[in-house]
Amino acid sequence: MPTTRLPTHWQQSRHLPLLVGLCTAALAMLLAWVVIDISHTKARTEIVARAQSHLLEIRDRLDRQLQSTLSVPETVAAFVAAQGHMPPEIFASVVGRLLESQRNIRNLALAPDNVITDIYPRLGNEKALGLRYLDNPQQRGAVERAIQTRRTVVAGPIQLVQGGLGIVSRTPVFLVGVPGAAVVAEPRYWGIVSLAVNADTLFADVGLNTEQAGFQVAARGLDALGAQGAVFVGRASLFDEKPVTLDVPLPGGGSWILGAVPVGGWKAAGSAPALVVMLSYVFALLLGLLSAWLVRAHQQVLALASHDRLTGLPNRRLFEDRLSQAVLAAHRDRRAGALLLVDLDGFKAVNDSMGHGSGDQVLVRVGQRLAGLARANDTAARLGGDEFALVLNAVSSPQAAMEVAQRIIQDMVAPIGLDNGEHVRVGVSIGVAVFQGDAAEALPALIDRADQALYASKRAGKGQATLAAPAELHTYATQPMNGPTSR
Ligand SMILES: Nc1nc2c(ncn2[C@@H]2O[C@H](COP(=O)(O)OP(=O)(O)OP(=O)(O)O)[C@@H](O)[C@H]2O)c(=O)[nH]1
Repeated sequence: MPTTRLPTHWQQSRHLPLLVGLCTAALAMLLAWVVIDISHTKARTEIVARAQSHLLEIRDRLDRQLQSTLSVPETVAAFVAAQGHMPPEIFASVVGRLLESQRNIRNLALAPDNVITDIYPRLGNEKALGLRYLDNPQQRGAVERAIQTRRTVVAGPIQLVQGGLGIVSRTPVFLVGVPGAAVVAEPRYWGIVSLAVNADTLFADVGLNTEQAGFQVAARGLDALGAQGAVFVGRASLFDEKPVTLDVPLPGGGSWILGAVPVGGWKAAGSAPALVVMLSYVFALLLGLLSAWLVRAHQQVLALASHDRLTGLPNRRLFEDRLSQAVLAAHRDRRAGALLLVDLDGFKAVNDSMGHGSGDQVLVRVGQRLAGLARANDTAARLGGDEFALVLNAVSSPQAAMEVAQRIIQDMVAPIGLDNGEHVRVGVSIGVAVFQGDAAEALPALIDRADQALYASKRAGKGQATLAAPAELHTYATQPMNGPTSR
């Protein structure tokens, strides 16, 4: 009996290598896709974090710039609030001194009762003199908000009357009463101290209008309207490209929104190079091909272990396995099967006279004829040398098995054509042993019975079949047996 398990039908299936190859390639592709996706997500998270810190840096610089700039109108407003007015010569000298270290401030104006009466520097800003804020629809809102909240309000950037883009602040001045007076009166609104900052230089100073650190930046929220306000720095379309955003709260309420996207867009950012993606998928395909090839090679090794190399028929190992299965099936279904041992007559002479190669051709041809006589459930095998076997899975009677043996003998006598154009005739002797479903006979005993019958055929003059004596404790049925037979 075989010591190792024989390959199952499924293990020998021709579709198995294809299936294994496809599954391996699909799994490898899935794995490659997951790895690429994880690394892409990780890279994207890192880029988002870098964009956030880039925007935080800009906001910090912007905050510091605005605070330092807004300290100038606050100082002037405090002076006016305390003194009740600011004479032109004092205005010019104080503001001149304050603006020395403020390169981004374009001008500072005094607007008692919301009308500009004085501005520093005068040169280049004359056009602003006499401007009535409440009559100017662009500037009215911020002024009213400043009066209402009594706090500095930042607005813009706006197109300044005197030309250029400016961020403006409106600081309301309320007179707190006459210094030294015994009764503190209700603060009285005096007017506005107005500041215009050069937006372009301020944005350049804080790095808002340039591509930096691999990011494009834009800002929206004209007039401190946050997400509702128009874009005033950078590309307006940047806010449609899922930017990383940051709120910039402004003095007096409202905010600007900063947005950043990677230069080249999100799609390119953090994506694995196309070559890496392509190579991963090619590698997955190669892995699939390799696994298919390995399974096929394994199948071939298994086939070699169970099949005869010369004829391709099952070898003795597989024959014994099939025979034991046939015996079990007969036992289970309570029917009969038969073992036919077939041995060539005078084969040695073929070898001797025509050569070993011709002998091989004869063996191949005999194997083909025997396999041609076997039904789907039967097994034709080469046991070694010039000995073959046929396992009949189901026979209706011993006579039916003998009829099959006679047919083999008739088939085999037909001349066999060789490659060299010659023809040769060989005969066969056969030993037939029938196994019954209700017999308890071990496999070696069954084979031995068939062998004895074969030997009897040889002794009786060859070219014939002999039916073996029935197995011990066995009586052949006189009636055709039950079960699925067709012979
Ligand atoms: N060409 C070839 N010959 C083989 C092979 N295996 C065994 N043989 C030969 O087959 C012959 C079998 O011997 P026998 O069965 O005694 O020869 P035989 O002439 O058929 O004798 P009988 O069975 O009594 O008729 C031997 O000569 C072996 O050398 C093989 O694979 N190829």
